[in-house]
Amino acid sequence: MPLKIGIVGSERQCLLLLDLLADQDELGVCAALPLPQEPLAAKRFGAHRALVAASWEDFVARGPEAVFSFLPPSDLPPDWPPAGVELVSYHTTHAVSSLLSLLSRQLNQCEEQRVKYLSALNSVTEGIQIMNEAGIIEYINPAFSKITGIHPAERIGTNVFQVSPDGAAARVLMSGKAATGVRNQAVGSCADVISNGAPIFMAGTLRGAVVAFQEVTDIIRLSEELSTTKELVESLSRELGAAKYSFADMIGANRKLLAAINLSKRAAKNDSTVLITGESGTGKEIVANAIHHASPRWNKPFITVNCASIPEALLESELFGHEKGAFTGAHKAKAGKFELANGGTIFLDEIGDLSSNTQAKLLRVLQEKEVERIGSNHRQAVNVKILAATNRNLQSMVAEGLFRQDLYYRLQVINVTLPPLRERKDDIPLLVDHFLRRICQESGRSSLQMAETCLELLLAHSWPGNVRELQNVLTRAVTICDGDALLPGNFRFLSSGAAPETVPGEEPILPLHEMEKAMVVRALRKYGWSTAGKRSAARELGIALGTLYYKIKQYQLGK
Ligand SMILES: Nc1ncnc2c1ncn2[C@@H]1O[C@H](COP(=O)(O)OP(=O)(O)OP(=O)(O)O)[C@@H](O)[C@H]1O
Repeated sequence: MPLKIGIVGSERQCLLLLDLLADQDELGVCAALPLPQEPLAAKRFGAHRALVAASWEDFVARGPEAVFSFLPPSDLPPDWPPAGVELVSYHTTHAVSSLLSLLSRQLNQCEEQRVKYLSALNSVTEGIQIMNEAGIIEYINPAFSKITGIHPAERIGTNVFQVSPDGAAARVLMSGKAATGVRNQAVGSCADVISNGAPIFMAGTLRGAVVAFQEVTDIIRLSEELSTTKELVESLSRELGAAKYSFADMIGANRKLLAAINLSKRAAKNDSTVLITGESGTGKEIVANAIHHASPRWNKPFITVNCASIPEALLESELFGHEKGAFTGAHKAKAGKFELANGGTIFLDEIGDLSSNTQAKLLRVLQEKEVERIGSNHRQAVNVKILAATNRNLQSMVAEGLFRQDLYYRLQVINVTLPPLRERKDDIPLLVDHFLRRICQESGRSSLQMAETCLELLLAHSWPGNVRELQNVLTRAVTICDGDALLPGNFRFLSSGAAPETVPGEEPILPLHEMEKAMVVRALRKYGWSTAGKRSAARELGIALGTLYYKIKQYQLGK
């Protein structure tokens, strides 16, 4: 790019210098201001006529970077030279040499900067390529060749629209806008990469693009390793960890609830088996945790097994363990949950979902206090306190022949029954207060008041989903609320009788990040959490895989 020169002087001086500079490639005259101004004089500039500025303002507007002035400083406007414009000299004899020395100073500075930028680009681990506005690749850094295996000689001079038509560079050049998280494979390379590209503008004109990328396999591998490790840590801490809740977490002062809590506290003091019953969402899991927490076994394992979520074929091995080679796929011996819980407590949630075969095996463990791994003929004594929970009516299941009577009697040595919320509505104000404080704290908003009329609405509702439903309703209302107090309007979905998730007709407006999170969850549910699943999910969401990994992390999503 030649240096843009402006000339100010008499008509003759301007013409002289214009002719002198005509064949200087490094200096391009962008404006000449002949003074004094004579409108007709401009005609005499012939081929240079377009360069003649009509006024000082017009002269400055043409953007000279250096001004060669023949006028004494006293003849220049008071605010001259304007910021960023270099004023050169007014002695004709020194004109060209002054300009050339200015130019060489600038070239030296440019060269110094070029060397600095180049060494930075050469040392980064991201692949980088720079191309001009037509897509011709002008530079690639060593990391580019390392990742793609493409030598600079094969790449420089080629056109990005041909070698990588779907890549970030092509998008940037076509749109003139930055492109982030673009995933593709460069032609001639099997490297799968995620790129970010940015346009290069000079004086408002698109002059090219720069793209930086990383290899996807690295990012995915790291992210998958991380999520596997996280899952492992979570499952180990679930298996070996302490109870999550204590009785202090059980909010309520209702008479029936307090009776259930007192019975649970007594049951915690000895080793008897406890059956916890109650509708879904009444707090059975809290009570099971709290019993272990208050028991002499509190510092021993608390193992939870959800009997409904483990496929029947796996449940027996999950509960009792197996020896190596006991069945196809049993490559290693594995301890069962009873063995893992030895000395502590096992919590069999959703026990009403056990098959009759597993019921029989469980009964034997309860009777004999021994377990036998599948494929072994060795019995091992276990010392485990057993807690079981269900929202099904075990008594009528027994009557229908769906649940073994002998197992039922063994389980319900102590039967703690949690009342449904509709039978303890007097606890609603306490629960509301507790959940509102927690929801506001977790969502980082200042505490919210609730209008008295809202409480009336909540008391009138029948709460088929119990405390869990109340918690969800409050979360939803807080999300919708944009003032500093909850109003009846924030609970409109409740009076419609619809579940909080589905309000037909008028869908409440959700904050965008909530909407986005919901879509990401839906896509992952649809396609699954495998790498291929995530790839399809990302495709349907219209985002790059890398962006999907970022969203999963951002919203702390897990399987
Ligand atoms: N009394 C309570 N105080 C505070 N929170 C409660 C109470 N009862 C239930 N909850 C909350 O309600 C939700 C559901 O509770 P929990 O999982 O213990 O119910 P559950 O009876 O085990 O349900 P399910 O039968 O569906 O497994 C949890 O978030 C829990 O923290």
